[in-house]
Amino acid sequence: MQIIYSDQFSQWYVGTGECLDSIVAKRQQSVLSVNFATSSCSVRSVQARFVELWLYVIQRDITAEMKEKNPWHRPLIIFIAILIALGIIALVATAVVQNKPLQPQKYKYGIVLDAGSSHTAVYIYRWQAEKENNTGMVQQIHECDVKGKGISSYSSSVERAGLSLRECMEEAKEEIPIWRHRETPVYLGATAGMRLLRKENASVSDQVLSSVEGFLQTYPFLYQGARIISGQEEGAYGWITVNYLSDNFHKARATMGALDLGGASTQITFVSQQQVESPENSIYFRLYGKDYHVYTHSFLCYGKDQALKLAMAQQLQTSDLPLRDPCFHPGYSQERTVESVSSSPCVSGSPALSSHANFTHVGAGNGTLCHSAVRRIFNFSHCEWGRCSFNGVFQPPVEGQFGAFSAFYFVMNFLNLTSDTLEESKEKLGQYCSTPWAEIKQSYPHIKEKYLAEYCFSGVYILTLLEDGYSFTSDKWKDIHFIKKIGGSAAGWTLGYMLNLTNMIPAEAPDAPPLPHAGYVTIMVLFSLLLVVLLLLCLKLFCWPACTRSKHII
Ligand SMILES: Nc1ccn([C@@H]2O[C@H](COP(=O)(O)OP(=O)(O)O)[C@@H](O)[C@H]2O)c(=O)n1
Ligand SMILES: [Ca+2]
Repeated sequence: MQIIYSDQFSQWYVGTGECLDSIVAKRQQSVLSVNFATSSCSVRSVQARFVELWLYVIQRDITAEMKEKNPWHRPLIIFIAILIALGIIALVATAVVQNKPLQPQKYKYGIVLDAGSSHTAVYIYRWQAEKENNTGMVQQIHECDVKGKGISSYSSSVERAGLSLRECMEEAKEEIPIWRHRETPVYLGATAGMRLLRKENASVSDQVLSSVEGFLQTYPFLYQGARIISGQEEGAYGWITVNYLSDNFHKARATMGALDLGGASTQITFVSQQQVESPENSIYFRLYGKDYHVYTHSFLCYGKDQALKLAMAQQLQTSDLPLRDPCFHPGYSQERTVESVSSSPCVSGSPALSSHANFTHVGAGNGTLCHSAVRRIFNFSHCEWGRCSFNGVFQPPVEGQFGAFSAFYFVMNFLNLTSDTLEESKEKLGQYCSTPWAEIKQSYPHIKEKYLAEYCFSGVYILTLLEDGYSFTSDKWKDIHFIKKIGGSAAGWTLGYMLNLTNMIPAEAPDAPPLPHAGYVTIMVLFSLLLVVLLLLCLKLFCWPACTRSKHII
């Protein structure tokens, strides 16, 4: 079929069809008249030809008529089409940006080894890849306690220091998906045990560190170094950990002080309103857009294991043998070498100790006398500052709430003193210390005797350190919270250390989410409405001449 349109005559000449001799279509304004000259067509096929022709004419006619009547018609349609396209892009982009966190979770991992004086622990942390800078997002997913003693005890067979970590590092390989191994950072931080070994023999402490370094490098993880962290760092990172886990930084709430008791050192860290007089005790952080001036001090040799050596050395120098120790249970008796006490770098410089080789350590079980003996390892007599804790160390008065973790928790939890007042704790501890050793052993058959024997001393030491040393008076005692974990993650310096080294706590508050939920919903609804209106408008512009014409034809 051939259709010819003549603008001049407003006529369409349509050639002949299968059964049509001729077709002539004529348009007068919006009325289309068609003449069919047919010889053998059915009514149906004539109708079909008419519709076909009608559609063609309408299509051509609309464009012609629109051009003629409204020269802006075409640009308007293009403009509306662009608007619709932009609207769709805006809707999709808003939805993508807003719903980004709803994408499938992609976890990242980090490993920190806490090489303490008494033992090494391996912590595995996990966080969502997209939420690295949101506080509270990093969680501990695994803890492995390395069998045996701390790495500083391998001074006479340094190569074994690295190998001791094998079991826990194999566990780490199992815990972390293989495809993340290469990008998972591994940090080893050694604390007071290695600080003491470095003091005694720097080259041996270097060899121990090289041994663990060499071993850790045999793993597929991203090795980030093995080093001895300073006492300030240990205190500061412990403080960061407890406040990060409590969400105090993100919510700009008052922070919590941190009390960490190890085997060879102890740390106290808190925000003080008072001026920190000694620069070495002052640290400054800017976290999430807020400034923190923090007081911290680490007492080397005042971890509970070294404090026990200090107390025994003190008693050995001033008492007759056998040593009747009020910090051990009545009936307790143990043969010891003087060397086991005097060899510590914390104790050396006590000439009176060298006169004996061995001694019998006998328990006398008396809380009050134990307190007096423990007090003697602290020096309260000299202070060059406005105020001191002990040993001439500046300390402002304790302020706010405190989290007391590590051995503070282990000991106080064992003694069931975590929720007692100071007075109740002293009373209960006095009773515990005077309980005969045989009875204690019977009550706790599964605890190793070496550890069991020391709880009386450790409890008295903790109370003395907190009350006499740091000046936590009876009314401030309730502000100390003995904690092991916060929300499943251990309280300790390791998490803070990793957060700092991976820059996961920004100095400035991260940008607010792209839109608050209400804003997001409003924008989406408004854009959708606008699109619907534009679509209707567009349809109308495309359709109205045709719609009008069809009315006339029908
Ligand atoms: N379950 C446990 C684990 C450790 N501890 C003690 O907690 C202390 C941990 O000290 P650490 O090995 O971290 O030593 P530092 O290097 O921190 O001084 C040691 O005195 C351990 O004996 C405990 O009393 N109960
Ligand atoms: Ca520790």
